Amino acid sequence: MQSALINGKKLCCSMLLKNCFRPLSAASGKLTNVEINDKTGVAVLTMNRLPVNGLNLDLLRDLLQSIQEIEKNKCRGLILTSASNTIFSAGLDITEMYKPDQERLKQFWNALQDVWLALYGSAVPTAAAINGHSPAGGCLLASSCEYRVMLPKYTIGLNETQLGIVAPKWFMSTFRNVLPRRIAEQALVQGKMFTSDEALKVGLVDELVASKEEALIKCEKFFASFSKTDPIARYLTKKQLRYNDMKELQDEKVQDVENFVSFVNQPTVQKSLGFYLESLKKKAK
Ligand SMILES: CC/C=C\C/C=C\C/C=C\C/C=C/C(=O)SCCNC(=O)CCNC(=O)[C@H](O)C(C)(C)COP(=O)(O)OP(=O)(O)OC[C@H]1O[C@@H](n2cnc3c(N)ncnc32)[C@H](O)[C@@H]1OP(=O)(O)O
Repeated sequence: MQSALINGKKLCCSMLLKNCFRPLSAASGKLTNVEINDKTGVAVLTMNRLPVNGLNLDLLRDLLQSIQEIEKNKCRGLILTSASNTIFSAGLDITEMYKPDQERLKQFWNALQDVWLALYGSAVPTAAAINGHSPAGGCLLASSCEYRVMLPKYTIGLNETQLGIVAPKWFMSTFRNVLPRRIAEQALVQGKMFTSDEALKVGLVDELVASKEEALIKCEKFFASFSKTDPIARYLTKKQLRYNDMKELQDEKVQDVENFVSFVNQPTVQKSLGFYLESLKKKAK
């Protein structure tokens, strides 16, 4: 009965996908794609830097532009997802941090700050359809949204300590906004990657579903739950709750870039990043 119901909705969704989605052309950069469902007003923002949606400067710039366009268009919701079938996002593109060009390194971190401020503070309701692995920066993006739906058998978490790096304060605040403090602290110090089941159990994600289509439907349902809520009151409430986290970064944006640059340039950190990149490449062979 339940699967018949789900199938019914699936059919509905694929019909919607065919008939109601129009691209938001101004927001569709090379590495992201935005489609708006004309019936519901919900925008699907898809990261499309395959194979792993590594967050490099270009993807971050496209993401920011897309989020801003979705806000400008007063969409009813923003669903963040991936064009890959197995990876939501591999997090920050480590090649941006390894033996970096110093000017680009600053721009890179600045772009990440801006994407986080735009997504975490978005006036439009946000949800992530996590259709693949979501380590570190990928987890940051998903956790910045208000609701998360994940597919089974993937992993999600802030694994920075396992890489020999320290997650910045605002990564940690984002995590703490979702998880109970003690669980967040344990996971952060361990650099724990949660399986989909574990993530559901601790509340890092809100629902598990079998397919991306179902994930999109669940995210739409989350937005529909605001149908009787005043949108301005909704946004002001969210803004108040997230105000301190955002203000902390806004006040320290320049210092935060400097901290990042100085941290990344440390020989020990460069060594860790080099080894890690090498291990990823060896794994791929
Ligand atoms: C005091 C503090 C002050 C300031 C703070 C300072 C610093 C802190 C800075 C930042 C915080 C860091 C945040 C991050 O996001 S770091 C990135 C973390 N990401 C990961 O650990 C994920 C690594 N990748 C994987 O685990 C797997 O690739 C993945 C599960 C995502 C996919 O596996 P799959 O088997 O499908 O693909 P692969 O064969 O592994 O990869 C394909 C291809 O892509 C390359 N790759 C993968 N991930 C990355 C990445 N994050 N960056 C760059 N490149 C990546 C991989 O090497 C393969 O490349 P190739 O061999 O050339 O095909």
